[in-house]
Amino acid sequence: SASACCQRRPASLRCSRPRRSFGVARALDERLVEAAPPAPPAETEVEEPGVADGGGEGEGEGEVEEAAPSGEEEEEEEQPARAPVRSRRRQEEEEEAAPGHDRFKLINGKEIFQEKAYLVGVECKRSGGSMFSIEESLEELEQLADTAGLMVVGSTYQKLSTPNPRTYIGSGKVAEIKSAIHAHDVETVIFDDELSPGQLRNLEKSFGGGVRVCDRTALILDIFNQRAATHEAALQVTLAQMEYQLPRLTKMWSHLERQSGGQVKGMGEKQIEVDKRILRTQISALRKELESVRKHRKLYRNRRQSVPIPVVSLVGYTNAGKSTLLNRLTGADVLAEDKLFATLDPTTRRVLMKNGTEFLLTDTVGFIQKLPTMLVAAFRATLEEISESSVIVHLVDISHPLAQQQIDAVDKVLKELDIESIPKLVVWNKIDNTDDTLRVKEEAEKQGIICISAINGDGLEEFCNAIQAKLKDSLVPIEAFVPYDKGELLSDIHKVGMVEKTEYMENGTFVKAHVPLPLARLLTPLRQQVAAVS
Ligand SMILES: Nc1nc2c(ncn2[C@@H]2O[C@H](COP(=O)(O)OP(=O)(O)OP(=O)(O)O)[C@@H](O)[C@H]2O)c(=O)[nH]1
Ligand SMILES: [Mg+2]
Repeated sequence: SASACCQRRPASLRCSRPRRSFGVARALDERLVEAAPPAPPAETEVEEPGVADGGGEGEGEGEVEEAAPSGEEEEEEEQPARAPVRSRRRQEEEEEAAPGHDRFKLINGKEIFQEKAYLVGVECKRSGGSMFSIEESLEELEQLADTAGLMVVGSTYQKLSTPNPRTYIGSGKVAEIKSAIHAHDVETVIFDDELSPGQLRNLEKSFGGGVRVCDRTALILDIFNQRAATHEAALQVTLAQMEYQLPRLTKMWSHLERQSGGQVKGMGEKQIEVDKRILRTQISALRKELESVRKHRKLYRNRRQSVPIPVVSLVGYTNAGKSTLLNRLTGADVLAEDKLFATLDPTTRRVLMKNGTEFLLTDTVGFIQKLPTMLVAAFRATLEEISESSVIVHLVDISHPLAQQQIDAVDKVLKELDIESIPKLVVWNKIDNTDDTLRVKEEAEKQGIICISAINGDGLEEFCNAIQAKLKDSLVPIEAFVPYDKGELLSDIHKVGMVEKTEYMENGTFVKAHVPLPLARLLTPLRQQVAAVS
């Protein structure tokens, strides 16, 4: 049932401890070091029977959730204890002197040490819900790993009727992976589905040798963390990471051990509790900070809305070309690249159409299949922008072999966001990249879909016209009399509405137009004037 689907990069390097340890745990470890008291709490110095012995070995023992009867313990051949902290440090120093040059990669302008990763997926017969095949899903996971700066050295999957509650995969598979990762000097094993805290710990113990285990969620969080550009995005990601980490805390105590020279005994369960408390305090502080940032942004948005330009939101699967399209239409300088999750922050720009009317175009974070609900929730506030827009453009990379599955995944998230009442426009992008362009265009025409190429500008005029037509659906017809000293209102009407008739009179201008509802409300007194005259 096994298959190695991306066994392409040979493990050519000696085993070495990574300088940059991957993942959520690292970021949080650093944060906890900052927040932790300079010396460990007194009670942890006391030797406690049961947890004290061996220091490092008792980690997280009391935390394993899926308590299995001890007879069923799988890891009888427990790995030798990890190298003590001090010798690990020495090892790192040695690495410093002879770094594996070919494993450093430039990502976002930073040089990152590429950890070796091994991917694991499970195809569940029961959950026939997934639209992606296991191979396709693993391929996407590899792309995610690549985006995060990891070096994928191999992958495998297993077909199961139900996942194993203790280790997610079966014990035979665990053994198989264990030998593969030790042969390749793998540092991180990434599972394609969300693992329970207990599964994560059991797997790390089974693999041994300091191998880190994480899941798709942690990987996505890591990418988000690398890419968060604004303060708000950074706060959101940090909060999501902490919430993800809280139930999974196992070996955070190691930072205290380091600080005290590696000799503190009795660090076990108790220290985890201390760390959890620190983390909880930080989570609530973060929530407050985020709340105030959001309030500020909302104010800003309200101010923007006082110029009632309609907002068009761009949504779509990650890498569909949303930022490229925004750049093309507006000359904005939004990072667009062939990486997943290039954009995390909503960027809004003004688009001026040929006929002089305008709309605001908002670029948003891309969607992905198996997007953890927790992450959708974390970005909900950002996605509020979508729920307040007049039109939603669903941009599709039609040249992608899994375009239909990506469409379905996006529709699923859109459904969760409860925005189905907003008019939607489906647009097929990257038409230049399709094999049978003519046939694709024919198909699109049948379905009333617009084809564009954000790269070469094909179809953009048609795109703007379609947006205009959609926007018109949301406009209300008005007749108003605008006095000459309120000239700016008249230009607002021209900007955001569709003017059918203007008549210049002695004291002002009579206008017949379709305008967005907010502007129609603003014009109420002037509309009443017309009604009174006629
Ligand atoms: N051939 C072709 N490539 C395109 C087109 N539009 C975008 N691309 C490429 O697709 C890749 C992704 O584009 P982005 O604009 O970053 O995609 P995005 O939807 O913003 O992605 P996220 O921010 O990750 O959600 C880039 O390498 C673009 O150059 C197109 O019309 N044709
Ligand atoms: Mg983008």
